[in-house]
Amino acid sequence: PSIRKFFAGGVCQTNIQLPGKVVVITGANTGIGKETARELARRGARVYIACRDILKGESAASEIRADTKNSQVLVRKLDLSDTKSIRAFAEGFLAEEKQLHILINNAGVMLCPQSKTADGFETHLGVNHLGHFLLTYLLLERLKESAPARVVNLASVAHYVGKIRFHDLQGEKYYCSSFAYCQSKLANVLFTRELAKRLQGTGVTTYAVHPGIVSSELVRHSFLLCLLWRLFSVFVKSAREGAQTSLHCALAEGLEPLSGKYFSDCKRTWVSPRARNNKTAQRLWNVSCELLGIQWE
Ligand SMILES: NC(=O)c1ccc[n+]([C@@H]2O[C@H](COP(=O)([O-])OP(=O)(O)OC[C@H]3O[C@@H](n4cnc5c(N)ncnc54)[C@H](O)[C@@H]3O)[C@@H](O)[C@H]2O)c1
Repeated sequence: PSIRKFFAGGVCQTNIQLPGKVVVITGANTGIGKETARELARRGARVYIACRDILKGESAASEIRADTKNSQVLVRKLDLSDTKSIRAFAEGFLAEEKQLHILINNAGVMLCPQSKTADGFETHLGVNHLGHFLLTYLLLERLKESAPARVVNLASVAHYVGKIRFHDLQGEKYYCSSFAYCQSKLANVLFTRELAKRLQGTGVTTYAVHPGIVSSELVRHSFLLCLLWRLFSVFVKSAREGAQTSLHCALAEGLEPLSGKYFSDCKRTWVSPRARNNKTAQRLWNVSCELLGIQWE
């Protein structure tokens, strides 16, 4: 048990309650997102579970409603691999909610076989980075109107080995699923860095998170990782433990001066030199806008 405790990592310490606050979490029907949604619902927020599969979302939502006695856990359709679906989600949300205090860009795919999103983007880049980039862009005015507000982006320790391959961003010349995942997670850290700069003075702050090595469905595409996760289960966090750093970044008081930074085990943590490169962050921002056909100054 003491070894388990050691690897469980930090715990979100704040007791802050969230009545009247509105939260959107992507991919919250399973894993870290579901446990993050459960804790935010327990604290009284209205929580939107934004997910691909409404049935799975409803099953998670009814479990959370029963567990937390909070009836305000709602499910809406969002497929991050299709910009039409992202736009439809944002349109519906903006029509029904006048406020948004916390956006948690949590959904993700890892090590999936080479494939493309509906818009022709490589899947890791399209879902993990571009999908959340567009979603944040579409919801930003509502976040600003609701300030103080926060955007939490689930990145990963995998960003340390990631590289933004501008000459082959979509892996068309050479595809390797690990490179593609690591690139997308580095993109999450760079996006957070650049977004924080652009949000200065708006009351909206943003944070990148490594949740730890967490038992979840993320490794489903890799037999080897499934096996390793099982063999070394003592070192692997539960989804509840994995949700703590997201919760810390969404809730902890006084975090605003650390907007744009990267957190692990509920503490600010150093990022790789590539993740500190402002030129790369700006270039990625411009390329993302170009690919998505948006103007985000
Ligand atoms: N599990 C880990 O060890 C670990 C480590 C580092 C970072 N992370 C990050 O944490 C986040 C959550 O992962 P998890 O471990 O809970 O995995 P998970 O697979 O349990 O959850 C990911 C969620 O994303 C959703 N999703 C996938 N594609 C989607 C799409 N196109 N549209 C909408 N939703 C989509 C899935 O349905 C699922 O609900 C991910 O961003 C992941 O990269 C996880």
